[in-house]
Amino acid sequence: MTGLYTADQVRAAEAVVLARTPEGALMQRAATGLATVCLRLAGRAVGLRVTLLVGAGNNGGDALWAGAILARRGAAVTALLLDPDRAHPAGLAALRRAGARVVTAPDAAGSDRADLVLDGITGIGGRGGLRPTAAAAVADAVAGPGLLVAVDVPSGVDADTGAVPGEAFPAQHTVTFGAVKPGLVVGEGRGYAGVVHLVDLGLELGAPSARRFGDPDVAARLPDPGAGDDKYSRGVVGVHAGSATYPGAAVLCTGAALRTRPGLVRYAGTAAEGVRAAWPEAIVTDGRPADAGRVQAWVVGPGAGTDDEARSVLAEVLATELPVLVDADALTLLAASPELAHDRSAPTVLTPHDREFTRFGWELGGDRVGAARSAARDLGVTVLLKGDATVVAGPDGTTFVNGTGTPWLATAGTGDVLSGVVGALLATGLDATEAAAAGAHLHGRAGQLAAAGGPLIASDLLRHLPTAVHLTTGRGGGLGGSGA
Ligand SMILES: NC(=O)C1=CN([C@@H]2O[C@H](COP(=O)(O)OP(=O)(O)OC[C@H]3O[C@@H](n4cnc5c(N)ncnc54)[C@H](OP(=O)(O)O)[C@@H]3O)[C@@H](O)[C@H]2O)[C@@H](O)CC1
Ligand SMILES: [K+]
Repeated sequence: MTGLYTADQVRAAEAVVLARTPEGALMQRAATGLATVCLRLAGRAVGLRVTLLVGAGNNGGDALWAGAILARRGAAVTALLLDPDRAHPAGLAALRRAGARVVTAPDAAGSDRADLVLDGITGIGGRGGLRPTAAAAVADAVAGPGLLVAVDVPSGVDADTGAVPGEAFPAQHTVTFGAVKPGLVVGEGRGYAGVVHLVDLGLELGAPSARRFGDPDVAARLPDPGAGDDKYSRGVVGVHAGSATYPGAAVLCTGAALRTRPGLVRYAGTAAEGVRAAWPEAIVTDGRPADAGRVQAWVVGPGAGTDDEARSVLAEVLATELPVLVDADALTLLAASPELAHDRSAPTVLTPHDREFTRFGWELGGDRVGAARSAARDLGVTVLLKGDATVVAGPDGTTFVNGTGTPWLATAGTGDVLSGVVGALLATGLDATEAAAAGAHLHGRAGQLAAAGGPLIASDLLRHLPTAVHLTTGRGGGLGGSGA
């Protein structure tokens, strides 16, 4: 599990260490870690051409100290001071002692021939987009040949939210200190951070602001069946999806639920014929949910339409005392009648994409974590906000940011698969917010596996789900993560 910590949380933890360590020691730890990652990425020090973009704060200090280490190892380092009178004094002195060049004119920065560019413009103290001089220096770096490495946070990215309000440094790697900040892994910021490397500063951090599951965390929530298990103890999930004319969503959703290995999947709806043909393992009725038999959780909505019948089915399942996942067409219906989700005794999980989310009247700006959290609180539900990094927020504020997936998942039918996966996990009795986060993780892993063979279609995810489950539970070998 990776904890995600806001700038304030990191500052508070840093203050404790700063008070009991010699002056500059914490920055030395950060800079040493930064230089170590740079050397690993570059593969050599001697003759390495390094440009430092140095701002006025401690982020610039980190870059200067790391530049000094690289220069002492034989790198040709040039530091561009963007605010020369305010550059970190001790870091600047160390850099000069190591024999590096220090310049103040942007065209002398050497970005056009650098092997490595370090962005030390702003870290957790940055506000808003890059100012014009910094933005011009970044544009030169982007146009040049060097590997782009951000110090702590890509400048111009909001460390807490991932919002990018203006120009920002598009890093290929980010070396972050003490803790991973949410802005590196969610929203637009995720696209600017590249691969995230965490340098441990020995901070004592409390409860994180948000969490990211790793494979072992999901494994712990997916126990293998034991000798005493039967299909009911392993969870029975009900699916209401699709239609006679469009059975696809029903087939995908039911298949995904089956592949997430609950005890049983029951289907109720007008796509019964298609589901029966595709999945003989499912128990199928063309009636209403009440005709389906006993289940432990419902998935309702994918491809099910928005007519009066669909609305009445939604009201029926929300009136039960079972966990319910509301997706797609059912989200459109619920947005028009949110009172249907009020006062439920069992958990409700909504899985909107951006347009479905805003249909509820919830605002969606650059802060996707904040938006999902306030929506979850507003309606007393778990919200799984789909995206490049899916965010899951529970009604109590518990928040997860997903770390698996591939852009290839942005294709028709993948949402129906996600609903089936999460529904199956809900039926096992897992906490609803954890079920949503674990489902997003598995769905993303299946997507990564499917995309390894080229562009994917939603059905490919069904084939790869068992492997994703096995990878996650450690029974199928490892799958490389990306960075932290
Ligand atoms: N505490 C420690 O010992 C340790 C701290 N550590 C490091 O310190 C970093 C935090 O340092 P920090 O607090 O000094 O803030 P920082 O991120 O450098 O930015 C503030 C400066 O940027 C400027 N500025 C703001 N917005 C801007 C913009 N859009 N475009 C351009 N400039 C902008 C702002 O200018 P001003 O608004 O004052 O004019 C101010 O001068 C942290 O991320 C980590 O790297 C590690 O070494 C571990 C030990
Ligand atoms: K930076």
